[in-house]
Amino acid sequence: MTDLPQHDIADPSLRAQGVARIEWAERSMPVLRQIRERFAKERPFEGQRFAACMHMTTETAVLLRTLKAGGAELAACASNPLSTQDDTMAALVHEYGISVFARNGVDRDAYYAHINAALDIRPDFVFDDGCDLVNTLHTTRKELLEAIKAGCEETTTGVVRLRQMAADDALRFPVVAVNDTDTKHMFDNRYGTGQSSLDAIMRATNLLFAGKTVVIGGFGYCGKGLAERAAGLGAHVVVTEIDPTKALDATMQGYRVMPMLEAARIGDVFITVTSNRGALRPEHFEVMKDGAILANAGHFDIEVDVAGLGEMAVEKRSRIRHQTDEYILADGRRLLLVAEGRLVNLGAAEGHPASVMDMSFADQALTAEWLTKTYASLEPGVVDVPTEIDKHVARVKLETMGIQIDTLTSDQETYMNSWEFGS
Ligand SMILES: NC(=O)c1ccc[n+]([C@@H]2O[C@H](COP(=O)([O-])OP(=O)(O)OC[C@H]3O[C@@H](n4cnc5c(N)ncnc54)[C@H](O)[C@@H]3O)[C@@H](O)[C@H]2O)c1
Ligand SMILES: Nc1ncnc2c1ncn2[C@@H]1O[C@H](CSCC[C@H]([NH3+])C(=O)O)[C@@H](O)[C@H]1O
Repeated sequence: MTDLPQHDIADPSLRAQGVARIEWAERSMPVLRQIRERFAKERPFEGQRFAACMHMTTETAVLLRTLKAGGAELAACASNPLSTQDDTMAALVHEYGISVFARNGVDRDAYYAHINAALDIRPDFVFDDGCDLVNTLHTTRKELLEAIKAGCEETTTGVVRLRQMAADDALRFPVVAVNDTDTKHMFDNRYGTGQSSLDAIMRATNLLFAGKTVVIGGFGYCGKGLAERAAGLGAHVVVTEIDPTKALDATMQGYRVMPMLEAARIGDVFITVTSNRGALRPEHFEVMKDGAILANAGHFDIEVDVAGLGEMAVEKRSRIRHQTDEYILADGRRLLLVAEGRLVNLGAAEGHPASVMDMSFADQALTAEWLTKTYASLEPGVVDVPTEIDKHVARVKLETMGIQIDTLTSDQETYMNSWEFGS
C-alpha cells in the first residue's frame, strides 16, 4: 500500500502474522461478517468520521473493517496499554488501510497521546471502552465536542462513568450503553471473562486450578462467569460482595461468601471484577498466604491496589513468568501479580474468544448504523440500544449456530396478551 493512513504502531514487519490472526478471528464472527457484507453494499457511514478507543485485538480489527466497509473514515487507539496486539496493528495499517495509534506496553503519556491522535480525526461518532476517550473529550479536547453527534460505550465501567457524568450534567452528547444489551453482558461479560481470565492466569502461572481456593471479588455478570468456570476446573470458589442480593445468589449457587479480609487468609488465587477501586488492598495483602496469585479482570489497575502493594513490598521481581511480577514482603511472603493488575485476560492472554465478541461487536456495528439515522433526536445522556437490535443479533447468532427455536402460536399470542383467562 503506498498511501498509508496516519499511524503510530510498533512493527510493520508483523503484518502477515496480523493478517493471519484477523482472518482466523473472522471465521468465528459470522454475524459481523454478514453485517460487513451488507454495509459494503449500503455504505451507511459514507462521509462520517469515527474515532474508536478499544482493546486493539484481532476481534476489534474485524469490527473496524466492518465500519470501514460501511464507508466510515476511521482512527483507532487502545483502551488499555497492555491489550494491544502489535501484529494486528501492522495488518490494520499496512493491509487494510486503517489509521491506528497503538503499541503494546506504552506508558500513561503515550496512552493519552494516542487517544489524542485518534481524536485529531475530528470525529462525528465515537466508540469507547471504559470512557477514557469520552473523558478526554470533556476535559482536554472540549473544542471537538460540538461536532460530535453520538457515541457507543462497550463496557460496564464505561457505562458507570457515563452515568456519573450524566448525573452531573457534564455529558455533552448521547452515548449508547452497548454493554447493557443482553447479547453483550450475558455472554461477553459472563462466558468471555470467565474463560479468558482463567486462560490468562494459566498461561501466566501454569497453575492447576483443581483443589485451589479461588476468591472472586464481585458477583456480577463477570463474577458469575468466573465462579462457574473456576468451579468447573475443580476449584473451591469463595465470593466476596457488597450487595446482599448478589451475595445471597452466590450462596444459593453453592459458593462460600465472606468478607474479603477473611477470604484473604485462605485464597490461593484472587480475581477482582467489582468495577471498583481497592477490592484488594494492603490490609488484605497483610494476611495472604505465601505464593498467592492476584489478578484483576474488572477495570484499570486500581481494583487491586498495585501502588499499595508496591509500597508494602521490600523487593519486586519483574516478569518472573509471562506477565507475572513477584512482590516480596518484609516477612518473606511472596505475592504474584499478573498483568500489572490490569485486565488479566487481555494483558496476559488474547481477551475473549472471537465467537463471543461477534455478538458484542455486531451490537456495536448495528448501533452505529442506528445512530447515524437517529442521533439528531437523542438528548445528551446515556441511551439504551433498541431491543430490536439486541434480539436481531441473538436471532442471527442462533441461525449461524444452526439452532432453531419455537415461535408463539396465534392462540398463545392471544393468551399472552389477555387478562380474562384464569385458572
Ligand atoms: N475483562 C474483561 O474482558 C471484561 C469484560 C466485561 C466487563 N469487564 C469489567 O468487569 C467489571 C465488572 O463488570 P460486570 O458486568 O460484572 O459488573 P456488575 O455491575 O454486573 O458486577 C460488579 C459486582 O461487583 C460488586 N462490587 C462492587 N464493589 C465491590 C467490592 N468492593 N467488593 C466486592 N464486590 C463489589 C457489585 O455489587 C456487583 O455485584 C467492570 O469493570 C467491567 O467493565 C471486563
Ligand atoms: N478480544 C477482545 N477484543 C476486544 N475487546 C475485548 C476483547 N475481550 C474483551 N473485550 C472487551 O473488554 C471490555 C472490558 S474493558 C474494561 C475497561 C478498560 N478499557 C480497561 O482496560 O481497564 C469488555 O467489555 C469486553 O467487551
